[in-house]
Amino acid sequence: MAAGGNEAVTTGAGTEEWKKVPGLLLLEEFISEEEASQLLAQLDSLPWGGRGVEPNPELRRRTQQFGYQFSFRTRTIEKDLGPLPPFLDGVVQRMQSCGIFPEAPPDLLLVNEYDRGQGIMPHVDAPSFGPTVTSLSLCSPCIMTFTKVDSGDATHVILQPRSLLVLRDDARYKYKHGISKEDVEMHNGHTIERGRRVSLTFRTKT
Ligand SMILES: O=C(O)CCC(=O)C(=O)O
Ligand SMILES: [Fe+2]
Repeated sequence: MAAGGNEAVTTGAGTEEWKKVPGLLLLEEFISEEEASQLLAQLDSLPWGGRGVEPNPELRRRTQQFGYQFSFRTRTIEKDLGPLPPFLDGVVQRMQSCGIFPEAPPDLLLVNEYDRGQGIMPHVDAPSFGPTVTSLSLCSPCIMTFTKVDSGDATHVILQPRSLLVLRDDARYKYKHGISKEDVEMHNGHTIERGRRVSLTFRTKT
């Protein structure tokens, strides 16, 4: 499977940490291995931006954007890119049928690619996005750290490939989330060997 031999970390202590963050939900195995490989193949057949390539040449990681174009420089939505492409219908419909986007279906997708040694700085998602944010993980597992903005309390959550993370309420607005640049991470006795990770972050435009 795409995880690269890290299946062992799906069980045991430390996999329920997400329950400590109000408004956070982690749905393991949200998509099948076949759906994950199809999604990845589809994304890899499309052009990536970032690392000197428009629309986000300043980014060190590669990205793809669908629905609307978000500027990482101004942290605003800049351009309408049209509806989400049909290859995302299955995932969007499953999220809808699970009641994950009660307001409106997601109309924005940001695909992030993290190579080994790449992460994302702790941040709260921009206010130009709606109250629900989801992130579907592919390939390598990683640890996402949630840090409460007012107290600095940190919670470490293992994101396995094929899991769907849902941020709402406090998790969306009162916690920063970030991913370290470590090649190998230790968490509650688990060793997480980081490799290429691709994530699909679905959001709505406010
Ligand atoms: O890679 C992820 O799962 C999250 C990405 C993220 O936080 C963002 O793009 O705002
Ligand atoms: Fe984010």
